[in-house]
Amino acid sequence: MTSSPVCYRDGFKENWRGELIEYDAAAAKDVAVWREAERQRLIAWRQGLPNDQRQANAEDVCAQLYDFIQPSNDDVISTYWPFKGEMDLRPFMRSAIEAGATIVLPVVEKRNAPLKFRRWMPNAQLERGVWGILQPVELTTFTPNIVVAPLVGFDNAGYRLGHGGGYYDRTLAEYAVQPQKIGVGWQAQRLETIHPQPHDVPMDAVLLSSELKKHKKLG
Ligand SMILES: Nc1nc2c(c(=O)[nH]1)N(C=O)[C@@H](CNc1ccc(C(=O)N[C@@H](CCC(=O)O)C(=O)O)cc1)CN2
Ligand SMILES: Nc1ncnc2c1ncn2[C@@H]1O[C@H](COP(=O)(O)OP(=O)(O)OP(=O)(O)O)[C@@H](O)[C@H]1O
Repeated sequence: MTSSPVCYRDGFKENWRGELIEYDAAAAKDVAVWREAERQRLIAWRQGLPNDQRQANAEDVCAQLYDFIQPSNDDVISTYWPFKGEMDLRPFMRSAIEAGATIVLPVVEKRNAPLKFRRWMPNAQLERGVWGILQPVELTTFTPNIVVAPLVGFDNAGYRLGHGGGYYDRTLAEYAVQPQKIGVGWQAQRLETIHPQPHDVPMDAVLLSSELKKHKKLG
């Protein structure tokens, strides 16, 4: 495996910043089991939302993203192509491009390796990658200065629960200069703690839609 944190001796491990911290391997195994159950629960909840509500919530978060980032020519912003009930950020992606920003999407070119980022434009040719997620065909890669990551869950310290591949953590751990990291999702995905592990890279901000915010049609 690449870029695996070094284990010096029992009870200690390097975190994503390269600092040596206390680590309990048995507790970490329990956390992994608990995370898997929480992922299933939270993804099922997200996928159970009515489509028009999910879309209204996504538009709300797109507007929050635009205000928060205020995209410009200098920005390379990683978003994502929606998968398993994630919010569709295309309204934000289009308006950010109109403001001069470059939009890129994460691509798994190699399993258990850092993500690569390829440019997206409204007319970009797309292909299906691993897990059937659409990705740009054009191979040129970019380094984002802003990463917008979809949340499966999150906690008050900004730690993120994702789909369980560890891809964002593995990618962010490689950057000497950290991009701005923004998680997006729903209030209902909040957890007391995700029991952060040495490899977990926290978000700088989390932008949320309240699941109570209904589409006009729903009243
Ligand atoms: N929209 C979107 N694109 C993304 C991500 C994402 O979270 N959302 N990723 C962010 O990481 C990467 C893909 N990561 C993924 C990680 C795990 C699974 C997944 O379904 N895993 C199976 C395990 C099976 C297997 O390993 O083949 C599962 O949990 O059932 C999917 C995507 C890159 N692109
Ligand atoms: N920097 C890293 N190097 C090696 N393995 C890593 C790294 N970061 C995470 N992993 C591994 O990836 C696995 C999944 O991690 P985690 O539960 O945090 O995934 P996630 O953040 O939910 O997934 P994703 O980022 O793909 O949405 C763990 O077994 C973890 O050890």
